[in-house]
Amino acid sequence: MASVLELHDVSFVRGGNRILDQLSWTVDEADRWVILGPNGAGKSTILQIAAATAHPTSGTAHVLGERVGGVDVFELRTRIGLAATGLARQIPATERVGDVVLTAAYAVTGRWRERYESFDLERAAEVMDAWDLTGLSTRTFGTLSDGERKRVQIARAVMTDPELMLLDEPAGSLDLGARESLLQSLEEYASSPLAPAIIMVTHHVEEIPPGFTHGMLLREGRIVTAGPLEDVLTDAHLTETFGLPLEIAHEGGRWAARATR
Ligand SMILES: Nc1ncnc2c1ncn2[C@@H]1O[C@H](COP(=O)(O)OP(=O)(O)OP(=O)(O)O)[C@@H](O)[C@H]1O
Repeated sequence: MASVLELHDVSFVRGGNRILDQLSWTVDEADRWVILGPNGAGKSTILQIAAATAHPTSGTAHVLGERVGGVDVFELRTRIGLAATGLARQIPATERVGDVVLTAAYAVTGRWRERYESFDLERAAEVMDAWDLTGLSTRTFGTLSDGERKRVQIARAVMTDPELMLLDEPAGSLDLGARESLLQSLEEYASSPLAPAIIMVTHHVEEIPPGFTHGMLLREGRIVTAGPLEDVLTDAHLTETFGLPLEIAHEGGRWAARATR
């Protein structure tokens, strides 16, 4: 099986802080990973390296077979789908939802072409349908709820047909209904054999979609444990990662955690 991401002894230092500390990790093309850990553990920094938007201070990172720092990153980034809150801020509030998704095919925000290929229009319609956005296509991005914006960001990332999909807290700040509905869409997406490798960062085990295969627990820039989800998500591992006694339950494909009394 081909690996889409390979980190070898990766450290990342900023402002004198060792944010990632000698991390080694491999993601294969059929994997669906979730990264969990407390605030400040370094989760988003790992995604930035996987997205080739940050380079390790030491160690090596290969993404889709290319060494980060050693290739034309613009070409590499076109092969990676990234849905993160920071990127949503770059989307003009006045842009129509249909255009936000469509323009991903050209890696721009703000519609700038008068004519698109019919292939792109068809693909955009298909993606909007899969992510329940068809009814919102003429609305402007600025008028959407948080849940709708998250869907648009993911649809935009899916539109480019990436070889690696990176999701930074896709269910963060959503209400119960929006979260559950997004998790269903993510479950469906992740279950397709045509879907790319996925790495999702989240704060809550309740936000892990059924069908995700692997997990990494991160604390203070170091991997506590990483591997198949069932091996990783144990009371002892979560307790060590979050620094208080926790217990975890697994039912119907979903996870739930709480502090023990
Ligand atoms: N440029 C920087 N200079 C100094 N420290 C930084 C810099 N960028 C990030 N950090 C620190 O690195 C640590 C890891 O940040 P990161 O955003 O990767 O964590 P995270 O696990 O995603 O956190 P959260 O769950 O809060 O989003 C944090 O303590 C952050 O303050």
